[in-house]
Amino acid sequence: MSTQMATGLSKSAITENIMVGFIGAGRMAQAMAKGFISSGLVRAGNITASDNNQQCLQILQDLGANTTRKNQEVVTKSDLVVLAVKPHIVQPVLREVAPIVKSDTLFVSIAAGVTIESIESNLPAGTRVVRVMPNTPALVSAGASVLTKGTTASDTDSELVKALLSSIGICEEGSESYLDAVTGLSGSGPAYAFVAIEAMADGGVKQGLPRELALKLAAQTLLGAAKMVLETGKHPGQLKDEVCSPGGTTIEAIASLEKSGFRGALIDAVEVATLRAHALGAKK
Ligand SMILES: NC(=O)C1=CN([C@@H]2O[C@H](COP(=O)(O)OP(=O)(O)OC[C@H]3O[C@@H](n4cnc5c(N)ncnc54)[C@H](O)[C@@H]3O)[C@@H](O)[C@H]2O)C=CC1
Ligand SMILES: O=C(O)[C@@H]1CCC=N1
Repeated sequence: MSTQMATGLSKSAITENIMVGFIGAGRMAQAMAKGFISSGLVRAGNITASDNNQQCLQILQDLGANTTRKNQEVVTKSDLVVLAVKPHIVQPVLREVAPIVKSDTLFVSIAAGVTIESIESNLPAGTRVVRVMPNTPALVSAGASVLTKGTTASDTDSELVKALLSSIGICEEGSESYLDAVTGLSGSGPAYAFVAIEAMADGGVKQGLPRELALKLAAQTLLGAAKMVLETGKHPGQLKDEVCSPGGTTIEAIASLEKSGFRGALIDAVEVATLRAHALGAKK
């Protein structure tokens, strides 16, 4: 994203004084708050988070944020409220805070599967909503998010949310119909990559490498391969071909992966996670 926003204001000018709230102070809220603060986009003192778990609140306090056990207090204090509770808690939380929602508060939901319609229908008519699917690499500023505007959210709202999410990785805007698949791909995807890293390291250990070295090599290999895809613009198939010497080691490994159904396993993983996101959204 360029340093100038579509509105003509710099990102920091848009976010400088914004009061950001988190309802739910778990893993994703912690990752997002840390990124917003460390990027300088949001002052720690301008963040308020609520949770019923003191350990989670302590982590936010350690970042310099304000904390409370009262969800309504977050809404009262914030211009932008991130709904960062589990999907089945979203509706009860919205019903709890709806009576005190001001007309100018923007709600941002990161809950898997929960539709814009179900969020808007539990808030006062006209409340602006943006739905986002982020992921945990936000914690190391390497997140991937997709956002969708609700029915009354403006371009300025989506630019604001995009600016915040761009401080913790990449952020794209897309149709709400994409979001369950985004959940199955990039929302859940870090877990698939962690399994791959762990398994590759196990392979190295099986062949006699020390565990620490094997893990470092496996993680750096996935990082490097991902960077090559993003930075060269080459098709991953071409990059794969460039590693496979005729009659060499890699093509042996690729043939083995194909026999094991590696591609199909990943395609199926994205599919079942997408279906699960859809099912979570259907549960009210
Ligand atoms: N963990 C991940 O990789 C991702 C999670 N998400 C979504 O983010 C949301 C949060 O997920 P996580 O941070 O992983 O969960 P988490 O379990 O770490 O955090 C949720 C927090 O909500 C708190 N909570 C429960 N009931 C509450 C209530 N009534 N009021 C206030 N706080 C309450 C819990 O104590 C917990 O700390 C979910 O909806 C999930 O679908 C989205 C993308 C990635
Ligand atoms: O597993 C889950 O339901 C959440 C949503 C995406 C990643 N974690």
